Amino acid sequence: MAEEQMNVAVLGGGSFGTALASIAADNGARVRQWLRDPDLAEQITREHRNGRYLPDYAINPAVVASTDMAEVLEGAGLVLVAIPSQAFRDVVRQARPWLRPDQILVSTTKGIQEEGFKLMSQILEEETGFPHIGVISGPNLASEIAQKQLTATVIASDDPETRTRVQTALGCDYFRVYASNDRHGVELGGALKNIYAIAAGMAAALGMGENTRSMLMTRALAEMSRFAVCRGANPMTFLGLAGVGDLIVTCSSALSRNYRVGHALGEGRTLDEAVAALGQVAEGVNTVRLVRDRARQEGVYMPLAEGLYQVLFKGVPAKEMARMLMLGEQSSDVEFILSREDVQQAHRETGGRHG
Ligand SMILES: NC(=O)C1=CN([C@@H]2O[C@H](COP(=O)(O)OP(=O)(O)OC[C@H]3O[C@@H](n4cnc5c(N)ncnc54)[C@H](O)[C@@H]3O)[C@@H](O)[C@H]2O)C=CC1
Ligand SMILES: O=C(CO)COP(=O)(O)O
Repeated sequence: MAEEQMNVAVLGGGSFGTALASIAADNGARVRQWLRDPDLAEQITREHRNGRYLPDYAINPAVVASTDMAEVLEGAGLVLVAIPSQAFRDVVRQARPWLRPDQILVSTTKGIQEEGFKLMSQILEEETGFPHIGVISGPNLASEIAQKQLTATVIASDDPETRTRVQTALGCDYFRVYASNDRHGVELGGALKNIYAIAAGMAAALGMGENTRSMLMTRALAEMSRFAVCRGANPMTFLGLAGVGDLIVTCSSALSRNYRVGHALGEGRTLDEAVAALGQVAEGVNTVRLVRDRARQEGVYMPLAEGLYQVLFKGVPAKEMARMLMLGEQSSDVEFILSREDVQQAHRETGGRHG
């Protein structure tokens, strides 16, 4: 088992996949990385550089990249899947003939599949039926990890072996891996915060200040946890790295792709222009549509997601939406302490008295 623990396969040649591959190699693992582009694979293996996604990063020379799935998965004890959500299932299907039930299968992807509103670890489960499945999520801007900035993440799985093997494979003096058994909550945290990162980027471009950003992030946390609880997650997870932690970093940094898309929109670009200028995947654009629809179906109150949806897809000006949100019904600060219904009830009663 000890030997197998040190065989790591990373599927995906983006910046996060590359940074995780290099960390695992720094920790002494034999690392194989799968990607589609043969030239980029060649560059990673020969020059130890990923010129497309992380051009200034010196990748551990032990990382060998390939377009050959069989070669990459051969003997792997840990498989990290770092592929955008829209291609995730396809890639897992390509990998399936070489996956085994004793392997640890971990998604790093912060997105949702439209059909069936599936999270990526559910896709891993559906496609394999295997037992050791987990999710990595947290405040993890890949370009900062590449600079070896001190960073923490979460491995979430209800399987203790998955948690400990990922902690061992990836934990090092600049990358700390915390454990959770709320896989669903951790995964939802990573996907949902992308919505609010777009809103934060937009607010910054419109000249809104720090009070506004704090309000946005805190109210985002309230509606994220409301949605997640409705889907069976533990609200306490949102106090952790994969909840408030990831929300803070993505809503504060122009290194976030979702924030950058929002910023471009706030500067007056169209959604198509903003996405084209980014040249990479900002998962939040799709997530806001899926979450807004699901929240309506399930009766979950998510005014920020609804508002962002109206701005992105219905042409409502962002400033007008912000004004409407500010004038919306007065509500409760922390709903787990004072419910929204109690606040509404009090308004109805005192509103009557004060005319
Ligand atoms: N970049 C970051 O800072 C972080 C990213 N993540 C998450 O990890 C996941 C992976 O992120 P990144 O490594 O940045 O990569 P990315 O999201 O930029 O994806 C690029 C990789 O996916 C491959 N890809 C795209 N479509 C494909 C298809 N149809 N078939 C095969 N491969 C395909 C690309 O060729 C490339 O190798 C994302 O979902 C993201 O949400 C999580 C934390 C940090
Ligand atoms: O999830 C991330 C940081 O934790 C990366 O965010 P972006 O996908 O917006 O770049």
